[in-house]
Order: sequence, then structure tokens, then C-alpha cells
Amino acid sequence: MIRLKQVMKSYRLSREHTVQALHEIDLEIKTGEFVSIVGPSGSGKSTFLALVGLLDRPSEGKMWFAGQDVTDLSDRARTAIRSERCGFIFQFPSLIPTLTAVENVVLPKTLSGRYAGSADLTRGAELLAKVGLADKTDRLPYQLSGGEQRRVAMARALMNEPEIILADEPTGALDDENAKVMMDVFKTMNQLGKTILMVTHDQQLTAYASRTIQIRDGRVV
Ligand SMILES: Nc1ncnc2c1ncn2[C@@H]1O[C@H](COP(=O)(O)OP(=O)(O)OP(=O)(O)O)[C@@H](O)[C@H]1O
Repeated sequence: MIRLKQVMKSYRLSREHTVQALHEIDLEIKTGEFVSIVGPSGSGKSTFLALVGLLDRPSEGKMWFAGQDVTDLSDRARTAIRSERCGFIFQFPSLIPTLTAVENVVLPKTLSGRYAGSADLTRGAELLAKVGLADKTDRLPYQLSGGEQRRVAMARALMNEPEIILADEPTGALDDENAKVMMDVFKTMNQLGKTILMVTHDQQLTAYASRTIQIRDGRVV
């Protein structure tokens, strides 16, 4: 599904200062794998996720997504892959405050230029049921708890039926019950063949994964 060859990522802060966030990453993630990514703060986990999800580009090296060399793709082509094939879940849910839960969930459809019709809204409601929010589809974000907002964001990430789900600290600062709902959905999605990449600080959550990648000082160890 994903292949990285000698990938490096540096951020230029000024003329003299560069941060080398990732060094010489050689890695393959196969379709259907559930990979957890662990490592100390600042080790490069989010940077790695951003590269794999085509949110950012490597400074050096080569990358393939589903067999396609994406190293030098245009921004437009990268955006198309991202919106059609990747689902993102971040620690901060970034819901639109003026849209209901279900309207937030169908947002990826609207953003890809299509009108969100009744079939989309039905699917959105089904996804909300999957994350335990069947009775809250018409609530606005402020009427939902933090954990519920995160579950809405999770349903939204599944709307376009992504092949790969990229999650950055998806359960960070959540209570056990909300965390379990999210992890069980990940497990089900993985059983349906989706590839999952999850950055976590929580060692317990790595038990859900079929493989754990450790990153330290920008290197896979
Ligand atoms: N946009 C950026 N500009 C400059 N430096 C950055 C940028 N993003 C990340 N960095 C730096 O790159 C390094 C890796 O950061 P990254 O966010 O990938 O770490 P992380 O392992 O996800 O950390 P955390 O667990 O704290 O979220 C850090 O030194 C960070 O300061």
C-alpha cells in the first residue's frame, strides 16, 4: 500500500537553521495492515503520518502509494488521492460549528464537489450509529461532548470509504469508554480490509495493531 525509500524530511526554519525531522526511512506498509507508530515527543511521528497521507512531501527519497510513484506528483493529483483514498483522524476534531453531526459527516462528499443527497445522509447516519451516536445525528457540535465530537470526526473520516485510515493520537485525552468505541471501530475497519496507521502514546493501544513501528530521533528503530 505504502512504500518509502530513503525518505528524509527537513523543515527549514531560517537561512541557517534546518530541523531534520526524519532520516533515511525505508519502510513498507502492506494493504490490510494495522500499524501503530510510537516514539517520544518530537521524534517525527506526525511528520511521518503527514508524508504517508500525502499532506506533505519528502525532502529527499521516494514514495509509492498503492503502487503509484507519488514523489513528484502535482499538488492537485496528491489532493485527489488524499480526498478519495485516505481518511484522517486527528486529536482535535475540527468540526464545522454551524453544521449538525450528520452534516459534518457528509462533508467529504460536499468537498469533493458533489451534492450530498439523501443516500449520503443515510450513510452518514449509519456511520454515526457505528460510533454509537445514532440518537445524536442532528446535534450541533457544541451540543456534543468532546469524546462525541471525536467520534463524529471518526465517522467523517470513513465517509468516502478510504482504503487507508491515518490517525494521530485518536484517543488522546479521551476517557476509557470513548477510547474503546474508537478502537473497536478501527478493529472492525481493519477486519474489512482497511489499512490503518495510528500514532499513539498509549502502549495499551498497540495491542490492537498487527505491527508497531518505533520512531526515535527521526529514525525507525
Ligand atoms: N512545520 C514544522 N516546521 C518546523 N519544524 C517542525 C514542523 N513540524 C514538526 N517540526 C519539528 O520536527 C520534529 C518532529 O516533529 P513531529 O511533530 O513529527 O514529532 P512527534 O513525534 O509527532 O511529536 P509529538 O508526539 O509531540 O506530537 C520536531 O523537532 C518538531 O519540532
